Amino acid sequence: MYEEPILQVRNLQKQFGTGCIECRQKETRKLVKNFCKSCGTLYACQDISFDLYPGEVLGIVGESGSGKSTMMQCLYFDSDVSSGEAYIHTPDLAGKNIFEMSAQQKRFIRNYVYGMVYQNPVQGLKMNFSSVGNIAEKLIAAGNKHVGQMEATSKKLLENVHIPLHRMKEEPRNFSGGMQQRVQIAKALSNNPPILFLDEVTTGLDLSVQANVLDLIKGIQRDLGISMIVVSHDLAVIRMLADRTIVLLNGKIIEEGLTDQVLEDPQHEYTQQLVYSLL
Ligand SMILES: Nc1ncnc2c1ncn2[C@@H]1O[C@H](COP(=O)(O)OP(=O)(O)OP(=O)(O)O)[C@@H](O)[C@H]1O
Repeated sequence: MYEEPILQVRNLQKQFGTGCIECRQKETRKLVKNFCKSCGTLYACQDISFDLYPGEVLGIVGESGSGKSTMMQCLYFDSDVSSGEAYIHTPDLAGKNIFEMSAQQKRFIRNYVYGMVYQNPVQGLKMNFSSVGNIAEKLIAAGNKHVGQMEATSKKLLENVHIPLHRMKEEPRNFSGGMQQRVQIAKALSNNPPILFLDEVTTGLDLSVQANVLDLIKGIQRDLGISMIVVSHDLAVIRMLADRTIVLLNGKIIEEGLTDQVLEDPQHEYTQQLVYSLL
């Protein structure tokens, strides 16, 4: 169905703490969930490996604390990995482990390859800039210089996410949660990223607003064919958006497969609990 993966992640590990003799060797480490009682080190992500294909939506689901956001933060370079590799298969970047790249190369990836929508719009937006200014900031980072063109692009993006243009000069701090998320989505799309990360983007929104934001994301995916990684604790979000799904528990992948398959016929006991608790 798909060609080569656009993103390959191999053995991503993120630990908080230095580890000790009891837990440094992964083959023999004894943890309570993902926590070493001897030294207090927490293994938030353990040996996470997956491929993301062009145009695919990959869902990452798991309970609070399972390591979803940490994994996303590592891939987006908000946080350093403890170990592991990831490869982006574009002509400029192929063959190089992105975690070992220089700060300048990582900036290039953030500006040209990645888009990010955070759960909390405060992380993704400058609340003291106008909405149009927020988008211009990203366009400038991606090398745009022409003010007229940037304004036209920003307007189009805001229109696409249904922000009334008479409000485009307003600071997002005045907007509702759903509107803030829509401005974040417009900003994240402004550099035409081949890869978009969405971290719990509907959590905390009213149900009707959630439905609007999910429809918007679904439409964007259908129209633009961007590869997406969607992190959520909510199976309804995953069911609606994701082609394939990975289930995380205590920082480890415990199940993965086509979303329908994972949700209709869960194999792992934890996934079964997750799915059946909704019925
Ligand atoms: N900076 C940090 N220092 C220490 N521990 C951390 C840090 N950031 C995250 N953790 C721990 O790592 C684990 C994974 O957290 P993470 O936020 O990735 O989980 P999550 O699945 O995204 O959950 P949630 O949806 O509640 O954010 C948690 O136990 C969390 O307490």
